[in-house]
Amino acid sequence: QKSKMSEEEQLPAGWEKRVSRSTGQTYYLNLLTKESQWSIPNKPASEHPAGNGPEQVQCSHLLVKHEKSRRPSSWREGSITRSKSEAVDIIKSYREQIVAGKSSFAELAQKYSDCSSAKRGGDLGPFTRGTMQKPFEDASFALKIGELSEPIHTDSGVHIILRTL
Ligand SMILES: O=C(O)CN(Cc1ccccc1)C(=O)c1nc(-c2ccccc2)[nH]c1C(=O)O
Repeated sequence: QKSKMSEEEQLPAGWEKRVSRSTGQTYYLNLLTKESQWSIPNKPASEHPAGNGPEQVQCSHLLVKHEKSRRPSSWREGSITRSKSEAVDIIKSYREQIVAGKSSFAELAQKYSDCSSAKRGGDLGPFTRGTMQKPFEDASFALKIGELSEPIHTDSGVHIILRTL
């Protein structure tokens, strides 16, 4: 029987231990997915097969396009002329605002992402390997749930990626 502390320390990302106000019973709440359960969540073996990582992830992203983007146009701007370095500065400022808790990821993605997913707060839904551009895929599968990437470059432009599941 592991000590309570060690079990608590090993909660998977996003999970918190709570006490039910009505029954005083301990339960577990995942702040990201809003799931709750009585039993202590442990890492499902399938999530971490020996070193292969998850089969599928769910991510949101914020895309800032630039003059060298494969399609330098978006719902926001008919013709995107900013330079790649300007795009990096812009996306870094968004990342800082999110990390500082000044804005939510979804709020900034909805307002500023040059991807059509902006309408869904940047949510791309679940995806497997082999469906996204390689740099985007590699960055997404390297993130832990709840983690926000550094700026990632693809042919589409510069992205920050939030892994949500
Ligand atoms: O790269 C291109 O030639 C054009 N694209 C690809 C595209 C265009 C429309 C919808 C989805 C993907 C984009 O520039 C693009 N890439 C993305 C993208 C890239 C990585 C992950 C998710 C979306 N979104 C967009 C978009 O306009 O909305």
